[in-house]
Amino acid sequence: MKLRFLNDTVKAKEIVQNAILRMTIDNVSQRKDRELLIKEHKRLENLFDENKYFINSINKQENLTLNIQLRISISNLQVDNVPVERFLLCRVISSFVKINALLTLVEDPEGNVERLALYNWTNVLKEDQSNCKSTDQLFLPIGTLLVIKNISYKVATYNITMIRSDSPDDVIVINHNNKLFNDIKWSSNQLNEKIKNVDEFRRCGNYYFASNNYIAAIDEYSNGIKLEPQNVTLLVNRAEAYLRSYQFHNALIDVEIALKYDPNHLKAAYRMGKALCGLKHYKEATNTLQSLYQRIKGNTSIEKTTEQLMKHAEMLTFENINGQYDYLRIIDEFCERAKIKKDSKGNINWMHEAGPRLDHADFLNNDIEIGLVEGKGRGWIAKCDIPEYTLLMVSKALKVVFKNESVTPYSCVKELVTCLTQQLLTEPYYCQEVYQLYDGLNININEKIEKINKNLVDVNIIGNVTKHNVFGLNYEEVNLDTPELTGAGLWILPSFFNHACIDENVHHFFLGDLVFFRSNRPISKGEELIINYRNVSYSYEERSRYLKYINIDCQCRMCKLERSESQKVKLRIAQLLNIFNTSIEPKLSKLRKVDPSLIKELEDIIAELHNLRKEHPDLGFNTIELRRFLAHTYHKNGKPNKALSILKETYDLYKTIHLTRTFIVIIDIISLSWELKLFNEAKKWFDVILKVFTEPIIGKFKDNDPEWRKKALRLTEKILPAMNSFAKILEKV
Ligand SMILES: C[S@@+](CC[C@H](N)C(=O)[O-])C[C@H]1O[C@@H](n2cnc3c(N)ncnc32)[C@H](O)[C@@H]1O
Repeated sequence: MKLRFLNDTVKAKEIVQNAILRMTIDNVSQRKDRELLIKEHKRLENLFDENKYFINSINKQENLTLNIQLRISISNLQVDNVPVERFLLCRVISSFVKINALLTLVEDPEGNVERLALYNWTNVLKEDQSNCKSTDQLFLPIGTLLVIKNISYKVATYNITMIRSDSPDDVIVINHNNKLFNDIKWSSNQLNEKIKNVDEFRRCGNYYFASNNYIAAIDEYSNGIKLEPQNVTLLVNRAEAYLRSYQFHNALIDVEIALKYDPNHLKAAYRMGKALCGLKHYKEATNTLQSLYQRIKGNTSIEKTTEQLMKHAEMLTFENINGQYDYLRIIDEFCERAKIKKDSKGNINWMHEAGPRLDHADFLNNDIEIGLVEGKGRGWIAKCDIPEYTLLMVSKALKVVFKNESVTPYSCVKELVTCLTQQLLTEPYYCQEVYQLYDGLNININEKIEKINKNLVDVNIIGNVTKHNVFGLNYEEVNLDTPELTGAGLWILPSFFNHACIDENVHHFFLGDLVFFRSNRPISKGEELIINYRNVSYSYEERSRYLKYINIDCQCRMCKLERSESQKVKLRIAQLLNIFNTSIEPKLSKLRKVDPSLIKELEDIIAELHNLRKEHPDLGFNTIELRRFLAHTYHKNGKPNKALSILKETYDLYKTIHLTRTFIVIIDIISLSWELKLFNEAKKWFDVILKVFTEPIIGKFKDNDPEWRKKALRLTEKILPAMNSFAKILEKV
């Protein structure tokens, strides 16, 4: 099955395979731990593709001749290098699992162990082929000797290496009575598998934990816990390894069990607090940590860290209940965490392990609720009148992928689907949250509930949920010009905002993996809350191509108008804009003195464009640029006051559209007022733009707040320092 993300087509099975492999150990350079790999591989068996497959062909060359000198060992394989004429002799050591490829583990005579992926071996079994060998029969059983030619050694996903063969012709099954390899000694034959006890599992777990290999650590602790389910130390250790891998629910389960056996276990209570914070159960986290803090007061070794975590949980609870955030601090945290470094190979990595993912709470304003909206499914609705710039919602992403974290820079969405699949595989707890979102699949809700009950991870649903609900990351407000910060993410409650190209009443902005939503004008009771998925700075064609792809036939004022315009009108608009772009604009930008005849030309074009949409004067914002240039032309021809009044008129006409282009008009007004020494005017308009930039972030200033400018400038200092330099100049006049 294939999933399509605009220009990218992705195989669902490849996603599942990558997600599953990421739950296994990454160890490109280390010699792999045979026992651990086998254990991991066993886990894959639960995720075996349920289809029946038949094997195309098995290559058994009875009279095989090979130059034994050309045999290569697993330890000599190099990633992305196909050793010419060499072959690998190996032995199957686990059963095959079919996901995307056929996956198994093999060992070489030296005892090295590696994953093997065989591609193009299978076809889905059709009824009339029931006689063929199928993968659910014992297929290439453990102990089968294989010779593999044209071996490619690949990093399948992240740091997971595997031997890969794309052609069944390159794999030869060696008959056991073939004498060719009689002299080869298999070192694993001498291996005497030692059975570990609980303490050894704990020590191995601690070893892996200390080397940040949390998956391996979890595996070791789990084996110990299987032997001794009441071992509190193992449970609490595993909980920490889960916390480090962001598996908060699994961590919570472990500490709950641990506390049942040992209610006074301090570390278990501390980790419970951490897990509850991660699960967004802020109040419970605070209660847990406050009571722990009371118990350990005076115990200097842990008092400080407990106090810190308790204060953090208290802050999260406060944010969550009151919707009050310290924006300046959060922006600082964001800037700090968004710093990058390059490794020795020039790869870009975050300075902080988690990148710009911020530890702040979600918030939901009680005055909004999800309801049904005609023709759009579910949507957010105002339960009462809501003033302008009210904080409606703050949400931390279930998952975000930044550009430098995806395998190829342009496949953030594919990477997001893989990460989500991995997350749901490790924490099925989140299935319900994800499966409730719109997926465009018309899957019967009962079917979905059944999948959720069985914790069945369905990549088709995940892929389609992502397609319809993904937010592209941009940081327009926080002016950090870092391309690494673009990306894609999935947020749960924000996914219920529907779209309109124009007249959106909700503004949103991102800080790391947090997204903030505020009303951008007063909203009446019962009104739907709307955001832009694509705004009108995109052409109608561009917008509708994307909207159609996610099942939206947009009925906003702009789309309706653009659809209703005749071909003749459309052509004329395009023609006029083209005349401006090709023959007027170049003259205006280059010359210091502008030919006055251009005034007439521009005025005629603006008048005609205006006339073509005269029933909708406020939707003619394709003239903003032309009006700015008209003002510029008047100015260059000695009529600055006329220029100023054109700019102000333009701003008034389009200020509700919230386009960057309208902000630029304000900047034009300020600089022209300044030039004309109309300093009070410049100051007045500076205040307008100061509010335009800051109120969508920190909320509306009270009309009589004497401190408002100071507060606004404190914010612009962080996000747009140029504003503050200009404010200083203005202060002096
Ligand atoms: C992110 S979801 C929004 C919530 C969704 N309505 C639901 O019921 O879960 C996006 C989907 O909502 C629907 N939608 C959003 N805006 C719409 C609009 N303006 N007109 C029609 N459908 C819309 C489309 O089906 C779209 O794929």
